[in-house]
Amino acid sequence: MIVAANLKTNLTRKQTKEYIETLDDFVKTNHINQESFVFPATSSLDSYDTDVTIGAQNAYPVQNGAFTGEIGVEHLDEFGLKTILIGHSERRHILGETQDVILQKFNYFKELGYTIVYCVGEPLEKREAGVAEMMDYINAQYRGIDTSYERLIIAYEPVWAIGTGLTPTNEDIIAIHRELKKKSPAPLLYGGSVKVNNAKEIMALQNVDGVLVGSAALKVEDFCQMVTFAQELENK
Ligand SMILES: O=C(CO)COP(=O)(O)O
Repeated sequence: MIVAANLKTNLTRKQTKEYIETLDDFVKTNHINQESFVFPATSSLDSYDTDVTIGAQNAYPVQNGAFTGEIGVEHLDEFGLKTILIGHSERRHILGETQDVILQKFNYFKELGYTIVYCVGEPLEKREAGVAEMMDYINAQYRGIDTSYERLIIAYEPVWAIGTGLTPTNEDIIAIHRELKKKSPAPLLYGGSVKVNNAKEIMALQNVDGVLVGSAALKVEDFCQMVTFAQELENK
């Protein structure tokens, strides 16, 4: 089971350091052997001494160069980072990343052997348009992606469930995960309004290999609780 925290544009470097130390301590003390990931804001990246996997929320597919506001591989290498989030809906929809840009990033970081957490998911109007249209939309987000890449993790995050407190029904999560599992053998996470009170139930669903958590991960105690759920399910 994989439990991942996307901290988005939250937590300063100081707060992130405390967060990771607390989580690391928790994982060690409780002998957690499930994988946990933390994706801090770019300016909160650092060389953290931890068993938790730290990843970048974004980077430009270059070593370095003239790309104002971006960071490259050189900046990730400085902290020994080898994990990256690609295709998150906020980057697709707010920052305007097209599938071509996303694919360029995917191929670049794949070539470098990064663990890639690749996000897909439909906006509300596509879900409401029916299964066929919704699947066409999601299929387009797989365009060009090497779905057999060994360090690939996929996260299904319906856009309308992110930060809204809404989630698909368990039946809907099972149905879409079943479809997405046909497209790739990679671990498949669910993301979108995962909270302490629904995380265990969601992680227990068929073909759900873990969760990618935004707002509810900001409190480290809550995230630790979700890590505990993952361990409990694995021990069952
Ligand atoms: O976007 C997400 C994780 O990447 C989910 O965000 P929320 O958990 O805040 O809905």
